[in-house]
Amino acid sequence: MAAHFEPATAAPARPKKLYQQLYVQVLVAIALGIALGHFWPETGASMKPLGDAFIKLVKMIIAPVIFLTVSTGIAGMTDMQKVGRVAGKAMIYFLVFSTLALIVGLIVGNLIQPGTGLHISPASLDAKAVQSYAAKAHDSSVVGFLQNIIPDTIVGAFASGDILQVLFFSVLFGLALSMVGERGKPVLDFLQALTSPIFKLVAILMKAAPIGAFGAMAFTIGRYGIGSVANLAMLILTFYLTAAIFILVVLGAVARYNGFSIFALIRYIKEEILLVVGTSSSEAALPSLMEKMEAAGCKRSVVGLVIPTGYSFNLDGTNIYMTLAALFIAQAMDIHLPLGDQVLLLLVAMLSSKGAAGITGAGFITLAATLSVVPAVPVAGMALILGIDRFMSECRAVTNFIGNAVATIVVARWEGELDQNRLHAALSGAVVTSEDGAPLPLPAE
Ligand SMILES: O=C(O)C[C@H](O)C(=O)O
Repeated sequence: MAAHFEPATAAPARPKKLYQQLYVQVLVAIALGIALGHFWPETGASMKPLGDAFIKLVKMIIAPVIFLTVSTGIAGMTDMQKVGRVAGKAMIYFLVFSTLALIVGLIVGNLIQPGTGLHISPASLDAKAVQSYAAKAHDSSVVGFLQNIIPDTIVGAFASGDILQVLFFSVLFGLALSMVGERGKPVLDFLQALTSPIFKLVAILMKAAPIGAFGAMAFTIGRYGIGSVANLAMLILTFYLTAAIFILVVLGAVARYNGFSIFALIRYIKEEILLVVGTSSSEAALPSLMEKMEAAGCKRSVVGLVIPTGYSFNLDGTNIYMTLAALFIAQAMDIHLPLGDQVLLLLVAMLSSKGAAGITGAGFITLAATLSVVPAVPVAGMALILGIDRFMSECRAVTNFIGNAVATIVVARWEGELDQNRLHAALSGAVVTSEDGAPLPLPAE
């Protein structure tokens, strides 16, 4: 499958009508889901299986996509030290920006004080409601997290679909494949050939995205109601605004510095962003993001290393949320948090956020993990924000998602593995296609 790309001036092949565009379909599906959930809450809530089924479809394909992308990407590299360099640079980027996100949450929480004046007494909180989250949180120690990256068995990694476990095996396999040289060529050819149908499958599955987004949205509104938003509007508003500013100003500046526009990037991945909004899960668009980043000129080896690790280590939305929500709980319960406690919160969150995931509600569990180590803010206070978590989850997921798209381009450029022409062609809407006209990534270089 020889890929080619058409210059920005070329007329797009087979232009789609508006209603045929996936992002329009997802947008309409989200609007219908909100309407159904609002006017017929019970019927809306019963749509949950549609959202769940779509997420399962995507999860089904995540492990093969990561394995094929990473193993063929690494096996095709001639400079093996590059693997370590890409991983190292990605980790530096993740550390800087996820810490920045935590600090932004702290600053905004102190400036706006969204919880001040609520005067919630601990006795009025239903501590039991958050017990199960706190229990899950206790399981996630740092050592346990690191050890869990090594799968018990290869099959187990694929069976559980654990992103880091699959990534771990894929990196090792890719390295081994490149070390055996010519003898490994038939395997490499086979894996490269397998990439086409797997990405084709991703494209087919994405056609069901409107159904998934509709079901998940109808459930969210039907179960939690738009009314539940009103009580905690200040926190929701503050979080959404902060996340928007983080994306447009902080990530926007990073993008600009690296020669592309954040708006153009957002336009390029708009279908995926809407899907993430609809399903409240950044993982729902992970395979598609990998495909699009490669089509936008980031080398496969970089895409394969940065995106899966970013889904565990670079969760900007989750990080902003954690410090902001912790401050909100303290303020609402009239607990004064001196600077020392806030610094402790930051340090603990820096570690605990690394175990978060791209599935809905993951940020809430991570917050429980953080607060269970920071004595000043009671975990029971999370009962206050449990009811609106689904709405926070959407914003966490979108911010995480865009953060990882930016990270991939930046690390690729940093490592000299970015085709700038291709990036600009893709971001300006020119078609990057395979010969059959389908939008597909370039084959492994
Ligand atoms: O999907 C994500 O990236 C985050 C998740 O939705 C969450 O609720 O924390």
